[in-house]
Amino acid sequence: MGGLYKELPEGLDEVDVIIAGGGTAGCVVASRLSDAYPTLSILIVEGGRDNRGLPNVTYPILLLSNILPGNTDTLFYEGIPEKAVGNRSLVVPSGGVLGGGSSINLLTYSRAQAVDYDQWGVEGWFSKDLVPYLQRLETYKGEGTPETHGYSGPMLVTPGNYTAKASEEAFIKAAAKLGYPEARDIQDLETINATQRNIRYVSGSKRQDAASNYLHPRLGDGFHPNLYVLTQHQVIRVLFDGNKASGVEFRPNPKFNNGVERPVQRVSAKKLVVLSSGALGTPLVLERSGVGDPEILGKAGVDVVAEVPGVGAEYQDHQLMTYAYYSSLLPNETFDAIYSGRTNVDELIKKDDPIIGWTANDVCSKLRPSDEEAKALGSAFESAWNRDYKTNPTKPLAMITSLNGFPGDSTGQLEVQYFSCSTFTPYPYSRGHLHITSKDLDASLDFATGFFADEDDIDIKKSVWSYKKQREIIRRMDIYRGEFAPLHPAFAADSDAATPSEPLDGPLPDDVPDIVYTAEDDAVLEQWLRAHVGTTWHSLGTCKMAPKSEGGVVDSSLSVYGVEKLKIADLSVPPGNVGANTANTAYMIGEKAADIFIEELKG
Ligand SMILES: Cc1cc2nc3c(=O)[nH]c(=O)nc-3n(C[C@H](O)[C@H](O)[C@H](O)COP(=O)(O)OP(=O)(O)OC[C@H]3O[C@@H](n4cnc5c(N)ncnc54)[C@H](O)[C@@H]3O)c2cc1C
Repeated sequence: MGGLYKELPEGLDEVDVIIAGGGTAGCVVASRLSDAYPTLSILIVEGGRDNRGLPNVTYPILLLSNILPGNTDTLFYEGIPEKAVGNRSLVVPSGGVLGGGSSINLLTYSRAQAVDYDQWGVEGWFSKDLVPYLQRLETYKGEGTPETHGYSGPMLVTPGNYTAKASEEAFIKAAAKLGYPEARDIQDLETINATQRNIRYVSGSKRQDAASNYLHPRLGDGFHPNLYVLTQHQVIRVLFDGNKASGVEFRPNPKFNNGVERPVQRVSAKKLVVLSSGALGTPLVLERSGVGDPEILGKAGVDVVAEVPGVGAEYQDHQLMTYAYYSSLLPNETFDAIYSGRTNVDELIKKDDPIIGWTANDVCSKLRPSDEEAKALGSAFESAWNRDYKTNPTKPLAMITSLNGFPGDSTGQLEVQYFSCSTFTPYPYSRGHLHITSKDLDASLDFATGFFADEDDIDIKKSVWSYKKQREIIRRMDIYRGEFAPLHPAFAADSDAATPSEPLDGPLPDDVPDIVYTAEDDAVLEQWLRAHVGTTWHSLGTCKMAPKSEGGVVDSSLSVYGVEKLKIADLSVPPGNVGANTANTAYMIGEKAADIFIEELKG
C-alpha cells in the first residue's frame, strides 16, 4: 500500500516510475502523475527526512537556521578554491529534506520575466506555453494582473500576516525618491524598475512547500494507493538494461543511521526513471550512472553508458551580497532578538505569535541602471548592456531586497536592531562546473561556481552597480542609522564613501546627495566583492535542455540524450537564466514535466 516510509516496504522491488529526489519539482511530478494514473506505481526516493512537523521547516521566522552549517535538512555542496573570488572555496547549500529547496528556502514569491522563458528558445517552453503552468501551481492572494496568476492551485501565496511596517514603508519611499516607484505586482512577468511589498509562500504562520501542498495531502487519502515515498535514502545511480533505464540503486542515508553504512538496495522501474535531485544533485547521479563526459567518467572509474559531455558542464547561480546597517527599528521589527536568543522562540511558537510566520523580508524589487549609469561602468560593460539589456527592456540587472536583521552571527556586536539589504544579480555571464571525482557517493566533488570569472568582468560590474544603488536607497530610509562598517568595503577614511564607525543619532537629511566614488573606492569595492560574494542558492542549468551539439543533456521532452526511459525534471534543465528567485521556475518545471510524462505514458 502506498504511503510514506523510512525503510523500503517488503516486496516493493519493482514499480512503474521511480523519481530520484523528492524536492520541489519531484513532489509536483509524483503528485500530478498519481492524479492522472492512480494505478501507476510511483516511488520517490528522497535522501532527506520527512519535512512534516519540523519547526525549522514549518515556521518562516526560523528560515535562516536552515543555512547554518550542519543543519540536518540542508545539503552543503563544497566547492574548490576559485581565483576570481580570492581563492575561496564556496559552499552552496541546497534543500536536503522532503520538499527540497521549497522546505528550507526564504519563501519569496518571485517569477521569471516572460522574456527569460522566450529566450530559452525551446519548442513548447515559450512563455505563452508556460503561463498555464504558472497559473496551475498557485492560489494567488496578491494584487495585480489576473491574466497571469492562478487562483485555485496548491501553492498558497499571500502577503503574510506579519510585516515590519516602518522599514517596509521607508524602503518603498526611499526607492521611489531614486525613481523606482512602488508597483502592485512586479511578478507579472514584465514589470521592472519598481519595488513591491513581498508576497510569500506563507499561509498564516506556516510555510507552504511542495511536500506539504502537493504530496502529503495525497498520501493516504485513498485516491493515490500506489504513490510511495521512501525518505532517508540516497540514490547512488541509475541502472541500465543496455541503454534503457531499468531502475535505481540507493542506500540508507548514513546521516540518519549514526553514520553507519548499510547495504545498497535496488528497485526496478518498468516505465520511467525521473531524476529530480536538483541542479546540484542530478548531474552527480547521472555521472555515477555512466552518463556524461567520457574523460570525467574515466577519471572517476565509471563505465560509460552514454557520452553526454554537457552533464555538469555549465553551472550557474545568482551572486549574492548582503550589507548590514544600524537602524532605529524596534525589537519586534527585526529577527535579531530571536536569532541571538534574547527572545525564546519556543514560547512564541507555543502562543502562535504572528511573528513566527514572518520571513523578515518585506520588500523586493527588480531594478536596472539607466543607459548613462551603464556607460559609467566601462566600455566592456556598455557593450554587454547594449547587446543584452538595451534590446530587452524587461530584464532586470539586480534584485534588491530588505532583510530585517543582522545577516549572520551577531554575537559580540552592539545590541541594537540591524537592518540589512540583499542584492543579487541574475543572468550571470560566468559559468562554473560540477562533477564527480569517484563513483563513491561521499567523495569530494570537482565543483566551481564560476563567480566573477567571466572574461570581461561584466558580473562584478553588476555587483558594483548594485552595491552603490542599494546604499543610496538605504541611506534615504528614515530608519537608517549608518552602515555597519565590518559588512561594507573598507573605503579610505577621507573618502566620500567612508562608512561611519558608530551608529548615527538620526536619519540623514532629506536632500542627501549621492555618494561620489573615486577610482580608488571602486578598486576597494571590487576587491571586497571578490572576497565576499556568495551563493543566492539559485543553482541551475547543469543538465540543460538544448541540442546535444550545444552542450545539451535533455531534449524538449526532458529525455536524456543517448539513453531511453530516463528523464530529468528539476532546475538542472533551464538552458538560460531567469530574472527572479528560482522556486517558482522549479514548480513550473514540475508541472510541465508531469504533463509531458502523462502524455507519454498514455496507453
Ligand atoms: C536557502 C535557500 C533559500 C532560497 N530562497 C528562495 C526564495 O526565497 N524564493 C525562491 O523562489 N527560491 C528560493 N530558493 C531557491 C529554490 O528553493 C530552489 O531553486 C528550488 O527549490 C529548486 O528546486 P528543484 O526541484 O530543482 O531541487 P530541490 O528542491 O533542491 O530538490 C532536490 C531534492 O533531491 C534530493 N536529493 C539530492 N540528491 C539526492 C540523491 N542522491 N538521492 C536522493 N535524493 C537526493 C534533495 O534532498 C532534495 O530534496 C532558495 C534555495 C535555498 C537553498
